[in-house]
Amino acid sequence: MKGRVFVIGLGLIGGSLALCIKKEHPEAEIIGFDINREQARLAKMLGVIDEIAENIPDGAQESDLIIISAPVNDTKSIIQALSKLTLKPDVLITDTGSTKQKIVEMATKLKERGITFIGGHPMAGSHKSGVSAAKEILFENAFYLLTPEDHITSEKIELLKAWLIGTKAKFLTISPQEHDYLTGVISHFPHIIAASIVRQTERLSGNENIIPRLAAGGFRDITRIASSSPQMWKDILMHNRENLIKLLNQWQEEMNFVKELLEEGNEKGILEYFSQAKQFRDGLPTKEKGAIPAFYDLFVDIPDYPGVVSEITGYLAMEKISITNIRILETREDIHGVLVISFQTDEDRQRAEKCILTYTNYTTSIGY
Ligand SMILES: NC(=O)C1=CN([C@@H]2O[C@H](COP(=O)(O)OP(=O)(O)OC[C@H]3O[C@@H](n4cnc5c(N)ncnc54)[C@H](O)[C@@H]3O)[C@@H](O)[C@H]2O)C=CC1
Ligand SMILES: O=C(O)C(=O)Cc1ccc(O)cc1
Repeated sequence: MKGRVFVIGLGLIGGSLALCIKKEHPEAEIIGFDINREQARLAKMLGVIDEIAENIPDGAQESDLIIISAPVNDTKSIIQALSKLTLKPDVLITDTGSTKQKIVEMATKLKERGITFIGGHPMAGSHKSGVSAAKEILFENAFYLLTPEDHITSEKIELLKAWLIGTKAKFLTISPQEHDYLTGVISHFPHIIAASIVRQTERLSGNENIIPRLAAGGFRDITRIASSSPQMWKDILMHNRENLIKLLNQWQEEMNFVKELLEEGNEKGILEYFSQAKQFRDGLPTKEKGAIPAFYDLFVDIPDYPGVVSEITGYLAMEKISITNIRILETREDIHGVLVISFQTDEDRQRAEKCILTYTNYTTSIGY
């Protein structure tokens, strides 16, 4: 497709979308704006955008597609600013914010001017921020939620999907209300819990300074999302307060239930509690990408001698398989250790397993 695309907010998500659009529509011209001029300069330098706009009016005026990819509170102000400009009459405006109700409400200002706004939320990302973390395959296989209001025609929705087809995401249309409830349950609420576990552990580390060292492995994994941008998550929580307050009340009941089981010494109840959780979790889809991205881990039993890690990464590099993370599990004082290599996709993990089995005698397994 040809046309002028204007991306406002050149961070992880805006940058990744710009890359997807450029790949699929090489003739499109991609203009970018970021209040942080360094980010904009970096985006241009990395080839994520073709040109930098001086300000929002300059970038927006002649654009066919405008993507707002700023924190949700800024997104509201940007919509307000756009509603005061003279734009192309058939311009399509969308956003990528993690919440939708307040943003879509603000977009009535665009509707009043006859401008099409379709709320969007690509449900994939990372705890990293900034354009340097942007990548074209970020949204592959992920859900991409769209929240068009009733007056938006299906032609406009299809046009937006056509622009975004390079994401290789699965589009799903829901209402802004449903959106905020669902993402509250599976994304926003888990963020609060992850942060709370980290805070409690930090507090307790004051008396026991061995705690941070012991927390290096599994603890780090289950609390990874607590390393996300505090600014971004502050805004998300403020936008989804009502749903989150209800979820926190339910969680407190859940914790009271566990506390009672412990107070009663109810072995059967505790077993049942974990069994039920295991059954539900084991049944979750493994091939789909959820809101909190999974990492595809491969476990490799390695002998404990110098150079073994570079040997393995060397084979993977030879086969052009990219890895997202690598670490050694601290095991017993054994002659063997376990190397955990994380990949972006299940396909990469399968290729890596084949590669390691071809070049080495090490045993591999896939974690759950
Ligand atoms: N990080 C993630 O994993 C995901 C984030 N989102 C949502 O996408 C949006 C963008 O998030 P990220 O790209 O992760 O954040 P980011 O922090 O990587 O990038 C946001 C960019 O917006 C810029 N910005 C802030 N206010 C601005 C304004 N008024 N005008 C122009 N630029 C402005 C910032 O300088 C920054 O470069 C947020 O609304 C977030 O909730 C959606 C899905 C996943
Ligand atoms: O880093 C993580 O694990 C995330 O939780 C990514 C994420 C962040 C915000 C979203 O709205 C959707 C996905």
